[in-house]
Amino acid sequence: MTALALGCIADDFTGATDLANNLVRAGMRAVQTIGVPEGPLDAAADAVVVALKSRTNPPQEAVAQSLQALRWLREQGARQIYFKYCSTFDSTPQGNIGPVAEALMDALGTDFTIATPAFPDNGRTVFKGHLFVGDVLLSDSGMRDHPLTPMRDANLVRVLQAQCRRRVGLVDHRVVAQGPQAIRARFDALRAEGVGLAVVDAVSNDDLLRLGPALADLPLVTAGSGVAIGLPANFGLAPSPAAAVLPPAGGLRAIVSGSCSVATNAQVKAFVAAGGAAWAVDPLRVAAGEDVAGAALRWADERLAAGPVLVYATAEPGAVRAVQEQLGVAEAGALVERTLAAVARGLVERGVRQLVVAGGETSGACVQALGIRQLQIGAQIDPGVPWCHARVAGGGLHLALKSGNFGGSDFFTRAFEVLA
Ligand SMILES: Nc1ncnc2c1ncn2[C@@H]1O[C@H](COP(=O)(O)OP(=O)(O)OP(=O)(O)O)[C@@H](O)[C@H]1O
Ligand SMILES: O=C(O)[C@@H](O)C(=O)CO
Repeated sequence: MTALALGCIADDFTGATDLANNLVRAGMRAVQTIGVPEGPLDAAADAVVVALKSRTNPPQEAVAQSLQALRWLREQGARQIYFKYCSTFDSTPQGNIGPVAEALMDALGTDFTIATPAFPDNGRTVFKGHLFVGDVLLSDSGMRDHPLTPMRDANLVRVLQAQCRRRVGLVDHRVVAQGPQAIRARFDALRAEGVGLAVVDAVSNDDLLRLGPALADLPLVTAGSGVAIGLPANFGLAPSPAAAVLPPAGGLRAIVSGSCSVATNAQVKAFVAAGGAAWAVDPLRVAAGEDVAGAALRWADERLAAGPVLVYATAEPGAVRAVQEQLGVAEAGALVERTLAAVARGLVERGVRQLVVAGGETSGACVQALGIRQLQIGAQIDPGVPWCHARVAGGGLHLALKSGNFGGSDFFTRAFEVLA
């Protein structure tokens, strides 16, 4: 393997793919690993993204996992480290973004880093330290009522400060607009004031491209996936279709969806409205002991040859609440994830070689059930979602792991057109 430019640690699976996608688009060959590999990587790459499942873990656990990933990335010769979290910052005052960032700073012996979840391509912007989701402040967005990480304050300086020992400061939009030199000067000024982490404003990709060169000398960058678009140039890499080349696609096509986000509900509806073959998983039948995965697979057997089939548990909030009230939130989630993972495995055994999975937790369950350890990242379908390629029993598998909130309403049909 050639020398690794960027070593990345992502706090969830779909977020890791999102980051790798932006790196590939900016010219880096990127590989995503599922967890920390045991040995060296067996593929050529400029960037590796180690996908953890640490987003909602207590700080001590997230720190331990992240440090283990850091050790492995340094053994691979990574020249810069990137800690990726969610573009909606999913991290309450008890969250682990601050503790993980500071533990990585300590391990890398650095006294300064940045923090910005900005991802303008998906409507996440940071202005005066405040995070916007589309047109509204984070605290007025759906994230206000997120079941695990309710975000009630959009002021990221305040949110991050509540998690950090070091002082948190701000590089505001007027400085970013002046370009890399001004940004570097502001870094120096903040450092001199004793600031260890700086939230950086960015409302456009141009802002992120101005920020990129100013980050060249930082051992550690902490951010959403957006900041990645400005980094490959620091390593002499330019956008090139060659970075996104995957083996040719073939085989049967399917979609497994466990996300209940607004975006995924719209995608399921659009697929069904366009005449797509779709099977709804009823969690209560699973809870009653029925072999729902087996029934879904028998249904799919009749239809797979004709085109992509969709097996989904995706439901509107009222229906999800009703199931959760009967089964409990965690039990309902785990039971649906197990069912969809069994369906994904069965579909691949039946010859599916192009598979879309919707939802972060659902993707984690499916990837684990398929025994996938490593993904090569290919072309983008929609912002934040690329096609990937993995080795599975019986050959290669093209896989798209879609974050709940990402993708246009025609995602489930267009994904396969992009691959063709
Ligand atoms: N009908 C349903 N009733 C109850 N729980 C469900 C139902 N359908 C899916 N779930 C559960 O809801 C959770 C959805 O989480 P998941 O991370 O997969 O999607 P998401 O939150 O939309 O995606 P992301 O994390 O990428 O934003 C999973 O645990 C899934 O098993
Ligand atoms: O940054 C994002 O919004 C996504 O990559 C993500 O992390 C979803 O879980």
